[in-house]
Amino acid sequence: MVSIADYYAGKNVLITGATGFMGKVLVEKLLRSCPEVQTLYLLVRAKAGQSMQERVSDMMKCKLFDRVREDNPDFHQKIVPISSELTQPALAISPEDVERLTSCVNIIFHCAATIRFDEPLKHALQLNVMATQQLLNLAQQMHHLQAFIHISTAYANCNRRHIDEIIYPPPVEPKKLIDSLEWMEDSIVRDITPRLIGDRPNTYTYTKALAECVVQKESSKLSIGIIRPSIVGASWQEPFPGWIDNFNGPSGVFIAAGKGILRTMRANNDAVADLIPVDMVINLTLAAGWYTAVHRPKAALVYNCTTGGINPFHWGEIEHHVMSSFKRNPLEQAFRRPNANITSNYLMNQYWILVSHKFPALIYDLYLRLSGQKPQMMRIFNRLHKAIGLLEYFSSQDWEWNSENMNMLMSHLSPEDRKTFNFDVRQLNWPEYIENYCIGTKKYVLNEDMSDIPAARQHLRKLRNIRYTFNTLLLVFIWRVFIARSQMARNIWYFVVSLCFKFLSYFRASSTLTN
Ligand SMILES: CCCCCCCC/C=C\CCCCCCCC(=O)SCCNC(=O)CCNC(=O)[C@H](O)C(C)(C)COP(=O)(O)OP(=O)(O)OC[C@H]1O[C@@H](n2cnc3c(N)ncnc32)[C@H](O)[C@@H]1OP(=O)(O)O
Ligand SMILES: NC(=O)C1=CN([C@@H]2O[C@H](COP(=O)(O)OP(=O)(O)OC[C@H]3O[C@@H](n4cnc5c(N)ncnc54)[C@H](OP(=O)(O)O)[C@@H]3O)[C@@H](O)[C@H]2O)C=CC1
Repeated sequence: MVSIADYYAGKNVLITGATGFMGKVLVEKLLRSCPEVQTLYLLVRAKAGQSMQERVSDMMKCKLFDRVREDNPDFHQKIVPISSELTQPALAISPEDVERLTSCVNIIFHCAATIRFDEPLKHALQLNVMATQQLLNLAQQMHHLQAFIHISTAYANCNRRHIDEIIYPPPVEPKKLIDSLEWMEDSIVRDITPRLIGDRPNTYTYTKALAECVVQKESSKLSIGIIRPSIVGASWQEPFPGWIDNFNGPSGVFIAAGKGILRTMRANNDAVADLIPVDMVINLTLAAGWYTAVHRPKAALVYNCTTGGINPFHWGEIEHHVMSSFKRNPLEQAFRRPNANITSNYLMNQYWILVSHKFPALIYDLYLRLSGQKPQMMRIFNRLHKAIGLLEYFSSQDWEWNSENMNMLMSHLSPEDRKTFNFDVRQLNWPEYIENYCIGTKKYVLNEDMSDIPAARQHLRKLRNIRYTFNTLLLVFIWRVFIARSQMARNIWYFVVSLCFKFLSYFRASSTLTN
C-alpha cells in the first residue's frame, strides 16, 4: 500500500488555522516529511495591521521552520496564502480563489477555531460552527477532494464521563440555534448562554460539539475524519523537543508557577492529566488524512487522540515535575521562588489565594507605589485568577476516552510510517517530556536565553534570603507585640530563655569535664 509521504506527493492541501499553534506544526511536518507535496493553500486573514502575506512570511521565518529551511531553502514556494475571513459570508474568499481551490484541492485540514473559553456564544457559533458549514459547502464544490479532516476536541462531550469514538446527538439542532440567535441582541444571548450550554463548562466545548454534528451531516457526500485531541502541549520530539508558542491551557499555568506568581490552584492530584504533545496530534492527523483518502471509510471516523487510557499521568505528578524542572532551570526575574501546590479543597485554595497571592501582591504594589511606580501585581493576579478559574473544570476531574480508532490507524501504518508519523503515546516518558515542556516555555514563549540560567538561579537565592529575613523579622515583631501585651507570654518567654541558658551551662560544664 502507498506510504503516507507517497500519498501526499503531488497533492494540493487546503489548511485553515495555519497561523495557529497546531496549524503551524501541521504545515511544518507536511513540508518536512512529505517533501513532494505539491502546494499548501492556507486560508489566512489580515490581522493587527499586517497583511496576510506578511503574516505568512513571518510565520515561515519562525524557528519552528529551521529544519525545513535546511532541507529546502525554497520551501516557501509551496505555500500559497489565500485571503479569507472565516466569519464572513462564503468565508470572504474571492471568486478567482474559489475557482482555483475547487479545481485543484485534494485534501482539507480544518484547524481554525476560537479556543477561548469565554468567547461570546454568537461569535463562537459563527467561527466554530457556521464557518465549518461554509467550508463543507466549499468542499462539496471541489472536483478532486479525497478527504476532509476536521479538528475537534476530546472535551466536546465533556458532559459525559466515558467518551466513545462516535458523534453524540447535539444538545440542540445547530441550524435552529443559529436561526434563533440571529435576531437576538448580544445582551439577551449573554443572558441565556448558561441555560443553552447546560452541563458544559463553556461556549467553546458547546460549539465544538455542534460543529461535529454539522460535519457528520455531510459524511454521505464527503470522506471525513474527525480528530479529537485532549490538552495539546509542547512538542515531544519534532521538529525539536519542547516547542510551544502560546499561553493556552497548561502552558500559562506552568509559566505563572515558574515565575513564582501562581502558588495555589484547584486541581485533583489523582485525576489524569490528559496532555498530548502537539507533534503526536499532527502525526495522527496526517495519518488520518492518508487513511481517509486511501480507504474512504463509509462513515466519518472519529479519532479520540488522548493519552490517559494508555499512558496515564496525574496532575499531582505534573505539579511535582513542573516545580522541580523550574528549580533546575529557573525563569528570569521570578516574582517569588517557584512553589505551587494544587489542592481539590475549595476552602484551602481560598486561604492560600489570600495568603500567597493577594497578600504578597498588596505588599509589592505598596512598594511600587512608595517608589513612585505604577502598582500592577493585583491586576496580574486578577487576570490569573480569571484564567485558572476557567481551567479548573478540566483539572478537577477525569474522563475515559475510548481510543480504538487510534490503535486501528496505527496498525495500518507501515513500520517506516510508524516511525515518521509516530503517535504511539506509550513511548512518552512523562518526566522527560515535562522537563522539555518547561524549558520550551522559557525559550520559545518567553524568549529567554538558556545562558542566563546562572543569573536566574542567583536571583532565586536572593529571593530565598529575602524570605528568610522577612519571616524572621515578622516573627520577632509578632513576638515583641505579644510580649508587650500578655503576662503569660512574658512568663513563657522567660521560661524558654532560662531553659536554654541552663542547657547551655550544662553542655559547657560537661564538655570541660570530658576535656
Ligand atoms: C504547577 C502546575 C500545576 C498543574 C495544574 C495545571 C492546570 C492546567 C489545567 C488545565 C488545562 C486544561 C485545559 C483544557 C483544554 C481543553 C482543550 C482544548 O480543546 S482548547 C485549548 C484550550 N483553550 C485555552 O486554553 C484558552 C484559554 N484562554 C482563554 O479563554 C482566554 O485567553 C482567557 C479567558 C484565559 C484570558 O482572556 P483575556 O481576554 O482576559 O486576555 P487575553 O488577551 O486572552 O490574555 C491576557 C494575557 O494573559 C495571558 N494568558 C492567556 N491565557 C493564559 C493562561 N491560561 N495562563 C496565564 N496567562 C494567560 C495572555 O498571553 C495575555 O498576556 P499579554 O497581555 O499578551 O502579556
Ligand atoms: N490547543 C489545544 O489544546 C487544543 C486545540 N484543539 C483544536 O485544535 C484546533 C487548533 O487549535 P490551536 O492551534 O490551539 O488554536 P489557535 O488559537 O492557536 O489557532 C486558531 C487558528 O484559527 C484561526 N482563526 C481564528 N479566527 C479566524 C477567522 N475569523 N478567520 C480566519 N482564521 C481564523 C487563527 O488565525 P489568526 O492567526 O488569524 O487568529 C489561527 O490560525 C482548534 O480547532 C481547536 O479547537 C483541540 C484540542 C486541544
